[in-house]
Amino acid sequence: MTSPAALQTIAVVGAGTMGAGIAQLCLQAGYRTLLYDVSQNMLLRGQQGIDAGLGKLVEKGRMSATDRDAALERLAITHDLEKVQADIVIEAVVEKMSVKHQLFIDLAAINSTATILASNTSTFPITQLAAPVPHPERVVGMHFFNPAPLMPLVEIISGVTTAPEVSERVRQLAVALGKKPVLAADAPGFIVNRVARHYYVESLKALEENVAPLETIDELLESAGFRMGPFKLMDLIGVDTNFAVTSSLYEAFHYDPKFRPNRIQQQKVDAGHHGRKSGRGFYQY
Ligand SMILES: NC(=O)c1ccc[n+]([C@@H]2O[C@H](COP(=O)([O-])OP(=O)(O)OC[C@H]3O[C@@H](n4cnc5c(N)ncnc54)[C@H](O)[C@@H]3O)[C@@H](O)[C@H]2O)c1
Repeated sequence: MTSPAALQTIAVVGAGTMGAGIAQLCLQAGYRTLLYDVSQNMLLRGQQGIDAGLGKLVEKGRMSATDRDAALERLAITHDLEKVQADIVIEAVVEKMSVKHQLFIDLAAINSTATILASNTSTFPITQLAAPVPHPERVVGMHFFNPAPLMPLVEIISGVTTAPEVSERVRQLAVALGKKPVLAADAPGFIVNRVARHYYVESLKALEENVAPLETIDELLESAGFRMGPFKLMDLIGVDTNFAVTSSLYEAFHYDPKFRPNRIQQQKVDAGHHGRKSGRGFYQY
């Protein structure tokens, strides 16, 4: 392994809600960043999102136009997985274990054994994720929060096989990105998603039982001090992603009913009402 200072190139795999935000953050911090997605459309949307995100910083006077242009010059996008070679790959694709496994196996074949493979998974134990990957000691959890350029916390998760120097390098990278890293145990959902799950699950149950309309539930929780009500937050996260996370935790906790996914949310996913990213979720955008 090279020293942390030698971490120079970052590849972000998955250009959706999280991948585009993470790539923006890396660019802002001065890293050469390669963004990859299987979908050409998502790749272009991701690039536009980064452009818009940096543009907002310029508008607000938080970044100069020159620095924005330099950041955009450090960005490369690709639709060709063979080109995804970097010192660290941060994976932010759909929350499906089989997809993440295949991707890491493919990335391991393309990259050197020193390349760190970090996952932004919300729920999957890193030990399970690393198991079929050649050189599993370089697989680590690096869990950002949405929106990635703004939220300060990053959970760093070591699996049983993760080398301590790998998690340390990732912790140092999080600091270099201006984040507050927190080391979390390799348990399903780590810390935040495990605890926060009930914010969504219980609110959906209240909606299902006609306790109150969703707008009222949101308003009440916001007036109680939460920055966003649960339904607005699910729309921001992605209703599909939030549903996948709940389903994964339900399974991981051996079908404990307190994590049971809700039919109302399932229907939203089936209808393609995935939240802000699709123009409609619990609210219309
Ligand atoms: N949305 C959130 O608030 C949030 C927060 C923290 C972590 N996460 C986690 O981040 C990951 C991504 O979530 P998201 O909300 O950005 O999802 P998203 O649906 O917005 O984007 C997922 C992207 O992955 C791409 N993709 C799918 N399969 C791929 C493959 N094999 N190779 C390359 N790209 C592929 C899709 O085309 C899509 O662009 C998930 O693991 C999720 O649990 C999400």
